[in-house]
Amino acid sequence: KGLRGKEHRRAPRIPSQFSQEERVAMKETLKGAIQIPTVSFSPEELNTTALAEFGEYIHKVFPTVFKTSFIRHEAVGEYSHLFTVQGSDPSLQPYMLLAHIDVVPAPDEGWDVPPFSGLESDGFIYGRGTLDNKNSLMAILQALELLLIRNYIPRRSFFIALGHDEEVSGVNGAQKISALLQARGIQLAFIVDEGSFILDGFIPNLQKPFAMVSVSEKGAINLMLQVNMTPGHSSAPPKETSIGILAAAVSRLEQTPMPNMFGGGPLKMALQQLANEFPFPANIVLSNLWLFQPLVSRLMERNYITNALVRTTTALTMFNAGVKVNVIPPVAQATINFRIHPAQTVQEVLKLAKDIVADDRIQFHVLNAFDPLPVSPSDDQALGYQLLRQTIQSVFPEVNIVAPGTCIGNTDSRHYTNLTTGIYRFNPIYLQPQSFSSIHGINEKISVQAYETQVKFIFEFIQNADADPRPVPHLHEL
Ligand SMILES: CCCCCCCC/C=C\CCCCCCCC(=O)N[C@@H](CCCCN)C(=O)O
Ligand SMILES: [Zn+2]
Ligand SMILES: [Zn+2]
Repeated sequence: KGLRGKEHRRAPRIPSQFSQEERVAMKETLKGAIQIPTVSFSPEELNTTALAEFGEYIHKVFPTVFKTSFIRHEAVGEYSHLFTVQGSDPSLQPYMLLAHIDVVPAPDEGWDVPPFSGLESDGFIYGRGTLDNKNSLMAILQALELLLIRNYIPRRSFFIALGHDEEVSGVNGAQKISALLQARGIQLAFIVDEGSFILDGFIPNLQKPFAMVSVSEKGAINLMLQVNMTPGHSSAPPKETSIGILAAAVSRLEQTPMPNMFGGGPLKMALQQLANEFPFPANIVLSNLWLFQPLVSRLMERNYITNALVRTTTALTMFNAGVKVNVIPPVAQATINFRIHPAQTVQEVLKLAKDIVADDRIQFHVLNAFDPLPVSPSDDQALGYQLLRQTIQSVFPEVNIVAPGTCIGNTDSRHYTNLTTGIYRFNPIYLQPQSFSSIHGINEKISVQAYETQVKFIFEFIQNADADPRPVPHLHEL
């Protein structure tokens, strides 16, 4: 399937083998990146000292990338970085690799080692950003550095875009890079960003890990609800206060899940592809979704991660009211973070939320919102998807299934829909539910071996993107 069965005229292939010295250097280089606390606290509060230091750090540790004549480096939005790697064959459409520099905050509490120590223990490197997303960033530059040292000259041009504010919006990083490339008239064959993994143990009864390449991404709404009431003395309270009215409203939202949308979006296709990996009778059930769709959609709701794949989720994330113990507060505010299923829109979710709240005293303020991202192609002709599949098969031969999925979080790639219709979110790393919880949580870590494999993956991916897929004549045509 896909690129298989086609002839590839390649530049001489460089084997993805690294010396012991290179392997030690690459893990130490990752540790150094983790030690720079590039934390985004809010769109207005980034650690700009650390972001500047990070720029100097990548200059220092990847000297060949910065001094190669066919690579142009630009700082964008002050702390983001754009690399333009000029390929030798201008007839090939360029692609782009994305990663981000910033990380979410990590207070020391609960961590086995300090989160910005980059300490190695039992074969793992610990720290904020080891999975999200300095692993990708460093692996991309590391793989390119190693290819350049081996005198590799890419045929297909590509870009590397490293955003500095992904965790808080991407407005000054990814959005500016996107505008810059658009102004230069660039159209990309595809983009690869973070957002999914080789998933291991997320689906009950599915013993074997499978690679999920996210071809879409959920939309989002940050909705602030506000109630204004007359303030007064707490010794003679009114029947209802702003706090009581708002608490009841947000509780109704929490207790009334958005509709189950199983069947819309890429999930159904993925489950059909996975059907034969399940033992009896799940294999029969998943092969006959025309009959068992209601059952499967209910089963998916049982677990909080798979539930996020079948519906728009409603998370109550902020609640503020009151200034003094004996004052009835005039204002109460709550913020709800909705993640929109690919089969719904911002307007549909807002209408549903208003119907659930059903209280005219509550004001709705949409802080920001965007629709789910378009579904990128995953057919045989989809170059980005097929290159990922091909590279997954060579680097992880034990992984039988590569399936399209939806990213439940948001990524910088959503700012690049003007440049391509092929946006793929995939990290070449095994992820178990426990490691999933460590992303934005505690004890985020990556094994040294997993990081080396990620470098190997990019090293091979860049070379695979340079292959020249030309259809070979079928035997009966000879
Ligand atoms: C049938 C298959 C079962 C699938 C199970 C899914 C497992 C989930 C796997 C991976 C999801 C990881 C998502 C990582 C990307 C998240 C990046 C992120 O944190 N983005 C932020 C951006 C915030 C932007 C400011 N508004 C976010 O989404 O909050
Ligand atoms: Zn991330
Ligand atoms: Zn993140």
